[in-house]
Amino acid sequence: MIGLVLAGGKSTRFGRDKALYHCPHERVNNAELAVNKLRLLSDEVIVSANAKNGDALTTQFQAVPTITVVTDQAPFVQHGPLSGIYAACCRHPQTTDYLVLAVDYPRITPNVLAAVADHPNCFAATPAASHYTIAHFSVSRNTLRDFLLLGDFRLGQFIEGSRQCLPLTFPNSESFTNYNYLEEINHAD
Ligand SMILES: Nc1nc2c(ncn2[C@@H]2O[C@H](COP(=O)(O)OP(=O)(O)OP(=O)(O)O)[C@@H](O)[C@H]2O)c(=O)[nH]1
Repeated sequence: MIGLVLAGGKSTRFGRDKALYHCPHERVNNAELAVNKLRLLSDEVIVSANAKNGDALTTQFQAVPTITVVTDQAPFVQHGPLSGIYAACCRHPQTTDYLVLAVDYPRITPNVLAAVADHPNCFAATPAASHYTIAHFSVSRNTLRDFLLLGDFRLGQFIEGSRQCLPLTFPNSESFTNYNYLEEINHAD
């Protein structure tokens, strides 16, 4: 199982790069928070970055041989989280098992991730929402490419439909706070 950090995207609502952002009271940025949690569960971690933050993230993790930074691959650049998963698939074209975590869940707990890691073909959910960017499934590059070529870039559609992932439901908690706006972090701290 490879840990996969979704760290690209546009961060339009956040107003600055979410992966490089350093939450108050944390010692490292959001990308490293996610990497550190996945490293507890996986020997290899891929950070799926965008063209803008790729160099900074490569520099940040270059001393650790088990962490690789990739950027979105044509023709699926910046089409959403599935672009980030496709970039990882380009590095490992054969069917590969991924434990996926987005950088905008800086409060996710290692316990939640461990439970997701223990359940192949699942995504995290709470009574309030589905959290598709916290998920565990296998995919090959060609399978994902064929899905994306149909023009559907919805992660939920991909993992619930073609991957047949089921929700792994947790109680509502701060762990699942999805920070899309800078104000959400500042209000929480
Ligand atoms: N590599 C990669 N990651 C992405 C892409 N789009 C989103 N992500 C990541 O997927 C997670 C969920 O992203 P969203 O919040 O839906 O989108 P966003 O583009 O980051 O933010 P907005 O521009 O505000 O919608 C975040 O961790 C993003 O870093 C993409 O096109 N490529």
